[in-house]
Order: sequence, then C-alpha cells, then structure tokens
Amino acid sequence: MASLWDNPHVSQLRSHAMEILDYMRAELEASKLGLNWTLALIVLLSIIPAILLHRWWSGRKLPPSPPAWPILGHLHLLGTHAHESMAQLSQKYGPVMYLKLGSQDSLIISSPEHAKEIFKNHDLIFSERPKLIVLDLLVTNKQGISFQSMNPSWRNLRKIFTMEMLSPKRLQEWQPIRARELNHMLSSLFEYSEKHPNCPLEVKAKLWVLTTNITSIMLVSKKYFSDEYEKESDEAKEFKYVMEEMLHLVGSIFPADCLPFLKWFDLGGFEKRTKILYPRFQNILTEILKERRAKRKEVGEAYVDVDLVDVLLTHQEKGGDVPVTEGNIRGVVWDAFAGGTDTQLTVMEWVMAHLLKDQRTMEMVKSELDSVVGKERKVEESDIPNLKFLEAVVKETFRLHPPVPLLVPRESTHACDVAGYVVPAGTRLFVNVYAIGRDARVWEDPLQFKPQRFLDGSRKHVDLYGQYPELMPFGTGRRICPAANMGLLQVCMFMASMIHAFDWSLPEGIHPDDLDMTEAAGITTPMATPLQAVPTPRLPAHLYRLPSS
Ligand code: HEM
Repeated sequence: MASLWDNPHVSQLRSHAMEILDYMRAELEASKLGLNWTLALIVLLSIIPAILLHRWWSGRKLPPSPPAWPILGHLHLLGTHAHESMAQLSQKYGPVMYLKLGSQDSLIISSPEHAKEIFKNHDLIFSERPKLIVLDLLVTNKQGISFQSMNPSWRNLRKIFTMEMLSPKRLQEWQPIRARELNHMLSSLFEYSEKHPNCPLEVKAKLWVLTTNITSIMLVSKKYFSDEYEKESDEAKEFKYVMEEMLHLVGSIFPADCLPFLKWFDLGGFEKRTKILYPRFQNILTEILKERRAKRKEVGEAYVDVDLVDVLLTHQEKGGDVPVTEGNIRGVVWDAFAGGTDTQLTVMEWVMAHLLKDQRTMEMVKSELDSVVGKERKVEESDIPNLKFLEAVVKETFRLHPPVPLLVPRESTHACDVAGYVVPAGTRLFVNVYAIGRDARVWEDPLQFKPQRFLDGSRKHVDLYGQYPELMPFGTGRRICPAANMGLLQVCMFMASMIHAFDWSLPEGIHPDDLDMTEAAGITTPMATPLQAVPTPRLPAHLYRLPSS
C-alpha cells in the first residue's frame, strides 16, 4: 500500500515545514532565546503541518453521489431489489459511487476496472464483514467463517473447511454420495412422469431436496428430506423452516442497521422473529452434537471421522494454539448450510429457465450430451470437463443472474483512496456483480443469453474463480467463496444429468416469451415466480432404476 508520505502534496507540505523549522532553529540560535521558547516554537511548528494535512485530507472528495435526504441519506432511492436500483444510479453517478444508507457510508462499485483496483490495492482494508444487528442476535453465526472478523480463528476455520471438505481429495471421496442422491432424484422424476404425464412440477423444489441432502450428509451424515413434504419427519420440517427463516432474516435489511435510533422500535418485527428463531436453531445443532459426541464416546479411540462435524470435534479435542470452540462448530455448520444451498439452487433454476425460453440452445446442450455421454448410460462426473457448451451456458447464467448480486458486503478498517476519491474508514463495500455482468461497455448484447460468447472471442478464457473482475459470482480476494469448486461441480453435474435424462417443457399454455423472468428480492435472487416444467424421460427405462429396486 502506498504510504501517505508518497503523496506529492503531502511530501511537499512536509518539506516546507522542515525548511521553516530549520530556519527557526537557526534564528533561535542566533538570537540566543531560552530553551522553553525553543520547545514552544517547535511544538507550534509541528502542529501546523498536521492542521494543513487535515485540511488537505478533509478537502478531498468522496465519490459522486445523488442528492441525499436528511436522516435517510439515500435509503429512499433503493427499491426492493437494491442491486437493480444501484445499477441504475451508477449509470448516472458513475461506477464508483457513494451512498449514505441512513447513517452508514457505503461505496458501490459497478465496473470491472474499479473492482480490480479495490481488490488489488485494498483487499485487506476491505476484508472485514459489517457488524449487523442480526449477527449480534444469531451469536454463533458470527463465530463461523462468513461473518467472523479476519482473526486467527477465521483463518484456522477456513483452512479446516477448505482442506477437510473441499480439497480435490475430499471432493472425490464425497462423489459416491452425490451420485447416489442424484440417482434418487432422477428416479423420482421418472416415477413422477409415469404417474403424472404432462404435469408440471416445481423445478427448484426437486433441486432443494437434492442439494440439502448432499450438504447435510457431508456435514452431519444425516439425510433429512424425501421427495414428498407430507411424508417428512417433524425433525425435517423443523429443519427446513428454521433454515429458510434464518436465511431470510440474514438477508433482510434491519432498519436499525441504517438508522440506529430505530433500535428501540423493531420496525418490521425482525428482532423479535430472530430472537424466537435462534433457540430453535440452537436446539437442532445441540441435538446433532449430542448424538455425535455420544457415538464418539461409545466407539472410543477406534472412531473414524465421517463428516465435517466430526472433523471439527476432533480439532476441538486436540486443542492447539487456536482452539476450535463450540460456537465455531455451530457457526461453520450454519455457513455450509446457508452458503451451500440457496446459491446453487438460484443459479440452477435460472439455467433451466433460460434453456426453456431458448429451445435452440437447449437442443445444443442435449446434442453435446448425446455426443459425449450417449444414451446408454447416465452422465458421470468425469464427463463434466468435456461438456464445454454446458459450461458456457452455466457461465452465461452466472453473468446474468449472479446468485449473490452484491457479493457478501465488506467494511473498510481504514480510510483509503479509490479512483482518486477518499473512502473513509468504516465504509460498507458493495461490489455490484449484477451491474458488471450487464455492462454494455464490457459485454456485447449484454441482456441477451448468448453462451457462445464464452466459447470464442475475447471471453473464451474467462473463468469463475475470482481472477476475472468482469465475472466473479464467487467474489475474489481473501474472502472469496471457499467452495466455488464444489458449487460449480454440483451445478454442472446436476444440470447435465437433468437435461440428459429428461426432455423439459413449459406447462401447457405458457409460451416461452411469457415466462416470468423477474427476480425475487433478497440476499440471493431466485425467480420471483418459481419455475414449473414438465419432465419427459429420454433414456431407456432401466437407467432410472435404483440399484436396489
Ligand atoms: C453457486 C454456488 C455459490 C455461490 C454463487 C457462492 C457465492 C459466494 C459469495 C459471493 C461469497 C462472498 C465472497 C466475497 O466476500 O468476496 C461467498 C462466501 C462464502 N461461501 Fe459461497 N457460494 C456458493 C457456494 C457455496 C457452498 C457450496 C458453500 C459451502 C458448502 C459456500 C460457503 C461459503 C462460505 C463459508 C463463505 C464465506 C467466506 C469468508 O467470508 O471467508 N458457498 N460465497
């Protein structure tokens, strides 16, 4: 980071002050004034540069900003979809924009160049997460990875999480679980299509069962869900309710976060809901940990870790310089459930919607699948690197519908310079990857769904791992999503399997042009109207049978 003294104005001021000081010293010696006078003058003269420096710093400009209202600042300019409002405002006020959200200073970045500048020059300054009321209430969430400060505990947990859940070796070890659960879903879709030919189903609901089961098996070796909600156990229903409500609350803007004086009023009842929910969430985790500890005790030394909770418990037992606490374990379990479900579901629902809207592209995906996989077997994970067109479809969907459109907000720990503007300490950073993905300066025909752009031309090499600021749905820098590899693998694998095994069509009477492509409001952006589609099997019937049946 450039030091303040590197700035030409500052160093000029400094050398003037030094010259004056030298001159005064010489004069003092010549006039033989007393020591007290000398000291007083030195103190006085050292204050002058500080005052000048302060004036210079405070005279520098904040980034451009719309006219603000008293108290509300710019809050009134944000609609239900903050990323869309911010994208529109930045058309007028530029890609580096300052908003005052109530009392909260906020920096909105909407261009790849400035996103790159921030993460290249100031990633460390912007690596803290904001202190939100919801996190004070959901105490353990702050002790996991996503919302913890950048301290040794965060580093340790991120390392354990990456090595023990997401390393290539681990991903390979979990493969049979993904395959088994995926087969369950394909088989249940087949049964459904036999029993209810030409009847639509909610695509996301099916994918929810699949992704949540896989996540919960990896975390706690537990499969909570079956295909029919009515048949769910009370435990599964409670789990589903608590997770959905928690995600909703974490993604909501509590009015008092922007206007602290509202803390006494709990507008919208968010605090009350959070306080009721938290013990229910803790009860679920307490049960999981109680069962697991009992099992570990029963088996004794011969016990082998089978999932992430086990790994964390082992680290806890071992102790070490950076201990893993009970709160850390609960926090990481929450991170994986929250981070790992809605994000993937959102992008998969949009992939299906775009392909149903654009049947020509759907046919191209199928034709690639038929040539790489054929119709005599199901898709396997080893096929994924060969499905280049599908990969382009997934990238194009991430471009138009990044599941976390403003990334997870960060907050600056020190003042810094961005694009020549001053950004005070404590400023909240929103990188609008939604706006960047639709920027006409960056993308040709930005609003059109054109996967080919990733197969030829200048975007051919763009990947999703945080190296290309024009496309970074997983974020970048120190806080980049640690599970991007797993998320992408699952999205590609599930989409490939669903499209390979079934012909999908829109419900009768819905024309592709009439499909509602609006986004729901929230921290993630699924379709406002959940996608309904009709599956028709396209493989030989025996391929849908489960091995045991
Ligand atoms: C399509 C799938 C996914 C998307 C689009 C996504 C997106 C993101 C984004 C945008 C961030 C914030 C990055 C930043 O601040 O720069 C993030 C952080 C995180 N994600 Fe993901 N994610 C996905 C899947 C997952 C999965 C499957 C898991 C876990 C099983 C996960 C766990 C996390 C965690 C723990 C963090 C916090 C990292 C930190 O603060 O150090 N994510 N993710």
